[in-house]
Amino acid sequence: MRILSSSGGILLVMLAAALSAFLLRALFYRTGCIYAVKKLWWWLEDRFHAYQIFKVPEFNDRLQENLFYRKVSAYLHSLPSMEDSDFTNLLTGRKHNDIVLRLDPNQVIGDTFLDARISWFNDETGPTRSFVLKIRKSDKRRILRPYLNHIHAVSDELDQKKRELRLFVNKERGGPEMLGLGRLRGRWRSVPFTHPSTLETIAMDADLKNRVKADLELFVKSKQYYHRLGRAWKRSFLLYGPSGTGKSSFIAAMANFLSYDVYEIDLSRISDDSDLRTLLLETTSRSVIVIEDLDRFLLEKPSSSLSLSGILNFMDGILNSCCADERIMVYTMNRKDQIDSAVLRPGRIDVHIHFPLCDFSSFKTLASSCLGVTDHKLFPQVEEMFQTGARLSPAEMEELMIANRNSPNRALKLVITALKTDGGGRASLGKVAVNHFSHYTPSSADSDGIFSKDNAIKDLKRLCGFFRMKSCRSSLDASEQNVG
Ligand SMILES: Nc1ncnc2c1ncn2[C@@H]1O[C@H](COP(=O)(O)OP(=O)(O)OP(=O)(O)O)[C@@H](O)[C@H]1O
Ligand SMILES: [Mg+2]
Repeated sequence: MRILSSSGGILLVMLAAALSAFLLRALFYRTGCIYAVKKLWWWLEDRFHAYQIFKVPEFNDRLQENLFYRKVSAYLHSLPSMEDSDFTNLLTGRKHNDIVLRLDPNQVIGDTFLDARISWFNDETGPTRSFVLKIRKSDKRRILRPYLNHIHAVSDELDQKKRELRLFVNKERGGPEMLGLGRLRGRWRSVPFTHPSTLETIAMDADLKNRVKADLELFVKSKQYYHRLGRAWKRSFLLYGPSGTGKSSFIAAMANFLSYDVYEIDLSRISDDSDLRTLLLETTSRSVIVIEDLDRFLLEKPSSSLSLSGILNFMDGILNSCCADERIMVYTMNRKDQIDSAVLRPGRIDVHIHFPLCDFSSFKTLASSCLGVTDHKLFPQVEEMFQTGARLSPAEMEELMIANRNSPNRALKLVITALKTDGGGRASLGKVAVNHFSHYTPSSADSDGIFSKDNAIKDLKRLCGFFRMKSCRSSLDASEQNVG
């Protein structure tokens, strides 16, 4: 009896202890006491370590700017710990609605790298400003060099994102733009690239979009992989589908996603093969090189002396070591079935993306972005129209919605009418295209990436094959990064 009552007592005490520990923890977290305790612990820990200090002054002793200071500044201002710090300044950025965080003079900011704690001090007391890096002596040998490389890489990436993108178009070789000063400025003229299209604003199958995104991200990280294979670090995309389905918008979205400049080649302004080669040599790395409507050029064979082999060499990108740097090549076509299989083989085209006419799912995406409507009583009627095979291009659909954006009801009624009239005819066109692609027998070389939503099972199998290859490549890249 006594044993029972004493074990009941112990249980009660344990329960009370657990409850009070829980309450104390909740109290600590709510009041920030836990943070104060952590800070005290770090302070105590700091007393037992020897540190090494590195100073990064803004100017050297000859008053020349120290570029590393700027890199460190960009890096520190991008750290998540800036947002978490006890105190920091909020300032307007370059764009009027941008708010940026700025370090205060003499502010300390923490960072972690390879499990080591690092601190930076924004020293503005002397005649020139400096950042002061403090790391434990025991960590120095292990992390200093990789940490400095890491700062370089992150700040370069931030610079690339901040940079104003440009759209380049080619001038005609003997044309008036090549006279006088124009000649010195080379074969390209450029304007700021401000196309607002992003991968988010493009209506396409979500899964397909994510795969393209992952493919681009993988490409950007694969420098060593391509170099090891001895291949030019480039990736080629073919965007094909009827007019107004978003191919050009998608190119802009890719460029915005990657923060790459766009070089658009107008083949009608190219005089011969060597002219095309010169143009390629004058492009810079980190760019998207675009040839629109390549099918039209290949099928119509215009009078210029640009040959098929000149185009194939251009697509291979092996013309010069200039192309060892990251370049995305994009070609657009309305149809690819009559195109020479040599043009479409992997290496020349790595990824095929089909842009179909609107289906019910992309209609809903457009209705949501253009009309702000995610559901509506007319949706079932629209869906029914799609089920009968009626189709419109996203461009046509979007035009009706934008023109009637103040009245979603009217916009949807007009969409239904258009599907009944134009869309019926388009349906048969669309079907021809789909059937055609499903009957298209690719060469064995065409088995790399074919990103398409409604192709036949054969295409799906090739797609699976591509992604098997891709996952194999990603694991290769991952292991390469671990090694590097
Ligand atoms: N999938 C889509 N998602 C969002 N908007 C689209 C889509 N397709 C077309 N649009 C809209 O339609 C307009 C025309 O599209 P775009 O020029 O990209 O089509 P395209 O396929 O390049 O046509 P073309 O073959 O005639 O050059 C764009 O302004 C864009 O806003
Ligand atoms: Mg286009």
